[in-house]
Amino acid sequence: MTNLPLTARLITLEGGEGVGKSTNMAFVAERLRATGREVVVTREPGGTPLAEEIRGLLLAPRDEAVAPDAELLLLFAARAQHWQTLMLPALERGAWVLCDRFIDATHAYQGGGRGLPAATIAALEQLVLQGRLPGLTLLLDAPVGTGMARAASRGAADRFEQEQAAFFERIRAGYLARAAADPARVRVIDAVQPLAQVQQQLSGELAHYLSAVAPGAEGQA
Ligand SMILES: Nc1ncnc2c1ncn2[C@@H]1O[C@H](COP(=O)(O)OP(=O)(O)OP(=O)(O)O)[C@@H](O)[C@H]1O
Ligand SMILES: Cc1cn([C@H]2C[C@H](O)[C@@H](COP(=O)(O)O)O2)c(=O)[nH]c1=O
Repeated sequence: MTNLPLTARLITLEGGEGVGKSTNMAFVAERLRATGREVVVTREPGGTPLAEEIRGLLLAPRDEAVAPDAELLLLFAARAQHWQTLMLPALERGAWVLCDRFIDATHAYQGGGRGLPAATIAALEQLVLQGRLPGLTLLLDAPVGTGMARAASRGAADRFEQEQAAFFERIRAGYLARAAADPARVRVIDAVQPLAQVQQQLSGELAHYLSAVAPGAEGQA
């Protein structure tokens, strides 16, 4: 296991608004911990005090229109801090990192949703992450209406949640395009299913991944 590439121990949960990422983070973390691994649970934007401050700036509804490039740079500023001070040190000491949203969210939201050029995102991705990708990305997928209805039950909408349905349709298409381009890494989970079935599918994907990257050490995941 010590010979694993650094980001083989990085697992991300992705998906549109309200698909169940937060609900399933604890479940996936528990499955990983049950195999005896150290697991660091974190999120983007955020994960460190500075990055959480930037998250606050990004999510706060405001009268001033936010330029898509400003949004993108704030996201990558938060990511640089998160990556260099929390994620990379954890991966380097051998911990597993489970992150609620990461680089695929930027391609889906700022690329698909905002229409920013893929080359712009790729340049920042190279600068901040040196092209590193998670070993496994669990993409919770549901029709936009399903996710928005679930998210609405939680209360006040943040700046992203205030967008129109067409924005979220582009995000969903962006995520599914990422999965189609890299199906071994980005595993699509049908998030419309009842929670028990979603979690059964998550367990299966996790066990399959662990048996592939660390044969014999997959434990009960
Ligand atoms: N499979 C499911 N079936 C029914 N309801 C669900 C399911 N998964 C999650 N929920 C409910 O949907 C709501 C949104 O879930 P959650 O907050 O986990 O989504 P999220 O993807 O983290 O949302 P966001 O991206 O907006 O933060 C919660 O009330 C949760 O209990
Ligand atoms: C990492 C990342 C996030 N976003 C957006 C997506 C969500 O609307 C918010 C985060 O809030 P949540 O509670 O996790 O849903 O930020 C984004 O637009 N681009 C990104 O790279």
